[in-house]
Amino acid sequence: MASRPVATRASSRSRTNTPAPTPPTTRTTRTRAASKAPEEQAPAPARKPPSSRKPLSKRDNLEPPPPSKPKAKAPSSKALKQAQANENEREAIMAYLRIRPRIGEEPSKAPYLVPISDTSVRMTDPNDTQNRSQYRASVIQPSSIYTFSHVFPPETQQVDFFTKTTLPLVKDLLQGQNGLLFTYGVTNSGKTYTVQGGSEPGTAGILPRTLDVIFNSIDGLHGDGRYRPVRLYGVEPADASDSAPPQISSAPAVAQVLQSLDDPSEPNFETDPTVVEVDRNYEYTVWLSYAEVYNEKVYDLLASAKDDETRVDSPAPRAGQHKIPTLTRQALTLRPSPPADNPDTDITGKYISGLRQFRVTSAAQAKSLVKIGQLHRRVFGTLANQASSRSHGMVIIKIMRGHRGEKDDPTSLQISRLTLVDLAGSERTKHTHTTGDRLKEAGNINKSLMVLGQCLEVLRSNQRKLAMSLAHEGVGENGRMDTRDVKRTLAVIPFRHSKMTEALMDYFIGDGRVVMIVNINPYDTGYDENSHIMKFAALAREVHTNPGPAPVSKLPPNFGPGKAKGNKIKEPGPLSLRGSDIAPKPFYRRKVTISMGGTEAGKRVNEAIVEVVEAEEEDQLDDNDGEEGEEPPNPLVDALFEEIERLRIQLYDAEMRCALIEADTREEVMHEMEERMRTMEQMYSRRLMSEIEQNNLKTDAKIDMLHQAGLFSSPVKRSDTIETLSEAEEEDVEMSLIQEESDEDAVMSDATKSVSASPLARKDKTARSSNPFKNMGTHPIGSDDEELTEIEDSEQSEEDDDEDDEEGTEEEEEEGIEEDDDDDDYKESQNQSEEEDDWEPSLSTKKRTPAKPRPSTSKAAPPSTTRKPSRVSKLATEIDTLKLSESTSKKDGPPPKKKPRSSLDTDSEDEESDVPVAPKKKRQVPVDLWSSPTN
Ligand SMILES: Nc1ncnc2c1ncn2[C@@H]1O[C@H](COP(=O)(O)OP(=O)(O)OP(=O)(O)O)[C@@H](O)[C@H]1O
Repeated sequence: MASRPVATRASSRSRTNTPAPTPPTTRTTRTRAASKAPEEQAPAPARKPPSSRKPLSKRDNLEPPPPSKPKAKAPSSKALKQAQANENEREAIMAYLRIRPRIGEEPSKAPYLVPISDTSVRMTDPNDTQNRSQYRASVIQPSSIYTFSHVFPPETQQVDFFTKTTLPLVKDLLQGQNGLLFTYGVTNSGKTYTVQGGSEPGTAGILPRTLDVIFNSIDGLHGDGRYRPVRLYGVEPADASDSAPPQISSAPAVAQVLQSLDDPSEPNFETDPTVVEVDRNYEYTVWLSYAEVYNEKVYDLLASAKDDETRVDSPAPRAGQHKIPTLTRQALTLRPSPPADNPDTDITGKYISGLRQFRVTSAAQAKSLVKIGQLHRRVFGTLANQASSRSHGMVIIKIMRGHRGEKDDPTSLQISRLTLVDLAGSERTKHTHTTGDRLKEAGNINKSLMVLGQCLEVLRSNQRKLAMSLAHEGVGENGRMDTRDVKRTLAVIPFRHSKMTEALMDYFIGDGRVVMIVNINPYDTGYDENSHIMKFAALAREVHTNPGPAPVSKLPPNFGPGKAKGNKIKEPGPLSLRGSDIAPKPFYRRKVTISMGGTEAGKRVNEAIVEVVEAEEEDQLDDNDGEEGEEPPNPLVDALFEEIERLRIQLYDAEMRCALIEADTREEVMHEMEERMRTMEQMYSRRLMSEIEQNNLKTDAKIDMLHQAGLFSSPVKRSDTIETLSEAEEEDVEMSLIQEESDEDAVMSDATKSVSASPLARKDKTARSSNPFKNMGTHPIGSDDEELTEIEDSEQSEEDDDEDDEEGTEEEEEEGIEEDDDDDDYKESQNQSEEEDDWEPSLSTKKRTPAKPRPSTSKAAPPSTTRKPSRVSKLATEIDTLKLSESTSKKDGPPPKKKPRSSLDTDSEDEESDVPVAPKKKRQVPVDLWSSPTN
């Protein structure tokens, strides 16, 4: 086993303790006064002056620092130094992060949290797809970095984790200081594994290791157990019941199930050999308690289970049915620690009244008790098998030490406490669809965790206020700032709002170190929950506690066995349950299925059903309870508290509902957006396909026309029209046609949605490519779509002129034919247009010019560069001529039905309408692919 001793046993005879090394302080605030809530604590935060008799423990530097004198006009720098000195005594809560490894059959997706250094991690939202981040960017950061005191990666061994996080607390405990360690995380993140450990060798958790180290270290230094610790700081004479182990349920059904846990093959008591240095001038006794907070009630897990089959209110079994065993337990009360127990301070925490504590003399004995406590958690259904813990488990280890030289002096006894808390997993009601009792449990778990967060929040804010007031002491209105004024304005710390925080409050406002362990399963779906936990940890790191020594007990003068101040002390023996003959307290009844075994192959699953009856806590103790200093109950205050409680629960419910609704709404919006995006995508792809199809149809039609014109299929006709066309030239023609088609496709896919171009009418195409919007109206999106578009007559006429111009130029160039009359008309109109002041060339004209310089009317255009296109144009012209003659000859006959209108038609029409008109005169025409625009 990989464990290493931290220190060897010291045999020092020195009477002074070596204080534990103080970890570095990251933040500073005022001492204990800072954590004192106005409501929860008395106004004066400083310790009271020490009693006349100096206890032995004063040698351990227990003497509190002398109270600082009030200064009338302290210089701010001095005050600041003083404040800093006080602040240095305080220590920020340590927050450690432990990342759980991926286990077995869990999906092997990438973790959403990765360590980026020893102290920081990056968390990235696994659901944050590209789209989602666009919608959520302003709401939730897709990636965040969180900082901790230390980050433990998944491969961390239990022993290393214990050494770094818990061992300092164990050292403190043995040196007379209090400590609290709690694990926090969502369900299944590894909290119980961290505290209790696994079943494999070397996987013992921090609790069994703590017990090992304690007993290793005090070996040979055990006290005689004459006294026992009570409440938080009190001492009483012990009795025999302190060592009698609790009984687990004797109900046969339950016993049968539970016996499967007593598997001798299990490495139950694997031991950690670590030893820490302790003051060997002292004798030590170790006391152990185990409580749980379930459904906002505190129960003792080490109380002997009471099988209460005789309850009159138990339902009688039906014929043929076994009687379901009934187990009864009673909730315990939290009470303020009486000031008499610790007169040196006004800071009073609360203790669990009636919680049993057992004196343990060995680690094995202590572990057995812990095991019984675990069994009871199962029996009472709060630690369901294969599921999550439904309760907060608290193991309280008390060390009572007394100096050897003053063995018989109970006033020399010092009690220090270490509480290890395995918090229930923060529940995801939305994900787990919890209902009924489970929902109530989840609500209570979340409530106590929420209250813990609120307490830390208020503590932080109070501490900041006090630190500010100390830093600025002496610069108030009257020349001085009284911190007492500031204290009056401090917010109430809401410890009372949850049993869990109430039970732990003295660690936050009193003395002791606090360590928080955040467990996280980075493969879990609970990203949002985990980010809340990360923020919680960041908050905890800004709260400070005072790691001072625990107080020495102050016993009343007439202290004696079983007596305190003449009153009988309540025996903390086994929990006395009220029988059915006594007026029953309100109670809750529920059925619990205990299930054991079956996790490994071949292991039989044992199950038993028990009925659990949970009685309300007792309202008040007997008169002889010995509770000194507690205020008599005030009905009005109680009623107010009840009202506050009721309102708080309502608020909590409302917040829960809001959170659920918000989450649902977010999800709905997300889905709707996704759906819309998908629909748009489909619509666009449909349009694109339809355009491509139309283009193909048009191209086919054009090729058909060429065939019909005899350019490809009829060599005779071709020879008639173009006698000298060689094969290579024919290929050229085809290539240029294909080229033009592909150009046209490109134009089409470029959202110009223009389809009414003839591949032969190059000029038309050029005009279109120059001004793609001009032909938008001819887009054939469905034959039904007839759109209105604006056509500039000037452009139209200019195009017509262009055509004539080009044709004329080409013909002139190739065949030496003179320019026709149209060109003259064009020139005239061109000249006329240029003379007009307000004339502006149309976009198409402007753009076309650089693409293909117009030959204007020049007869000296360069022939070589336009040779091939000129041939094509020539062919087009010939086809035009042919078509015109054909249409003239068939003028009286019915028009061809199927043949689509081509640019040839357009050209011929353009030729007819080729009359220059005034530019900028616009008109709206219905544009249809198959109809020509009306003039
Ligand atoms: N560091 C680890 N290495 C190996 N296995 C682990 C580790 N941490 C947790 N596991 C395993 O993960 C599972 C869940 O752990 P565990 O029961 O401790 O979660 P939990 O946070 O206590 O859950 P809940 O709050 O529901 O009780 C257990 O099977 C445990 O053995």
